Amino acid sequence: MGPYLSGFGNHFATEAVPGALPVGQNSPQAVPFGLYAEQFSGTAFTAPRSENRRTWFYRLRPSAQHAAFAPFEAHGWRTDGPPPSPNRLRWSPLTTPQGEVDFIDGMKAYAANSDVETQSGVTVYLYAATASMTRRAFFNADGEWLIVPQEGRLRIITECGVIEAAPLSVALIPRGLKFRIELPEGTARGYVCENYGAAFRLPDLGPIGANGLANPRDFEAPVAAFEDEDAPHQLIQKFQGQLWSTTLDHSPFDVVAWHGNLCPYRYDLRRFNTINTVSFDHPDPSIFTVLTAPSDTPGTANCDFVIFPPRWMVAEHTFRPPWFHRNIMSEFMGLIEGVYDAKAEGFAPGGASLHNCMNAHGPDCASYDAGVSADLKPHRYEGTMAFMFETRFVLRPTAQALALPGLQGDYDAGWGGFEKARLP
Ligand SMILES: O=C(O)Cc1cc(O)ccc1O
Ligand SMILES: [Fe+2]
Repeated sequence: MGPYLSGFGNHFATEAVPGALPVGQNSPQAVPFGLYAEQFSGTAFTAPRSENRRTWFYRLRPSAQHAAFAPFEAHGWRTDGPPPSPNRLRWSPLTTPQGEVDFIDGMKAYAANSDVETQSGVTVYLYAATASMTRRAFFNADGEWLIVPQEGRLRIITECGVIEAAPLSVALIPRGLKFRIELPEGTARGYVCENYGAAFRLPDLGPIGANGLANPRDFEAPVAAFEDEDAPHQLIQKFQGQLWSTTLDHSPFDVVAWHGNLCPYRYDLRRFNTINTVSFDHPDPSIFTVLTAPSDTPGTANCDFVIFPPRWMVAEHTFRPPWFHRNIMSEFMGLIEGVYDAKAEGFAPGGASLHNCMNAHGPDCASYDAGVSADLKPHRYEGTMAFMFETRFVLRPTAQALALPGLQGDYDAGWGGFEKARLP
């Protein structure tokens, strides 16, 4: 697939038909070819320029041309559950569903701290799907999506064009943008972080300097591409926690040209410029932040997306795996491939774990023993990609996630066998 437009947050201009994009103004009296101009805004009109995100679409029909939406039931999207649990939880991977299950039907909400009304918090889903969405489109009025594929490539048809994201890449879909997900490999599995707060962006780099971590040019936006299809299409939206559906008599992917800085991206996690210690101890995992969605409190994210990529371990006289910790931030982790260095067993690719605010966790006994007895020569930690959605708000596991057969009943036992320290 390609080509793509390069650079996070750039102001792009792209047209699928030469001459479709108005020149020098957004809303000419007559748009070329009779296309309809539509502004799509992701921030308040008056947001500071550095925050402001909006795109102008030029499309075959105005989006406004639709009938009323009616409630649409999808059990997997439900976020209700018992009072939040402080317990450490871990799940084995989802199994491939039976029959034809598309991305919408294959979503399962695992944990939420959502307050969609006040535009803060996140919901974390896992998905397992066996079918492409056909004549079905979706948009999320509640938040943006960060999609983390774990198995199976995704072909994401959006109003801005098409992006493909395979495992070890992620896709970022703005709040409100219409999209459809196809599965070129027939099945797919992965994770979604639905962010209700300010949009994900690259973190500040402070003393790291002008380069490093995820570099802006490695984010790829689609070029304009459209469908001219006059056939019924279901359009589903998520609005204030509920799904709603209507039927259009045409494909909603009818944007012939667009310009602006509000668009989807893909990012290849292998391009992450991993930075870590070359002396002793390891920095806090914030050094591995790919994207951050800030809250109103500086430095305290609504959600950080953090990865644990392949890297050289060189720290001297240091316990190299993640240390024990009790943090104010709550942590939802997933594993794309390989083994995570704090968990010798039980944390499988496609699995998930939840460590909530102030609850103790860290290396399991086997990883601890390996860490203290390791020969500290430089060692390349290979073939691994874990990640964390780290959020300032406690994540409530959903009733449906707590009922999954993959919930591991013995997770606490991984920390059960530590010997007491011996004083002289
Ligand atoms: O819990 C985890 O495994 C993630 C993590 C890793 C680390 O090295 C330090 C803190 C932290 O939360
Ligand atoms: Fe942690």
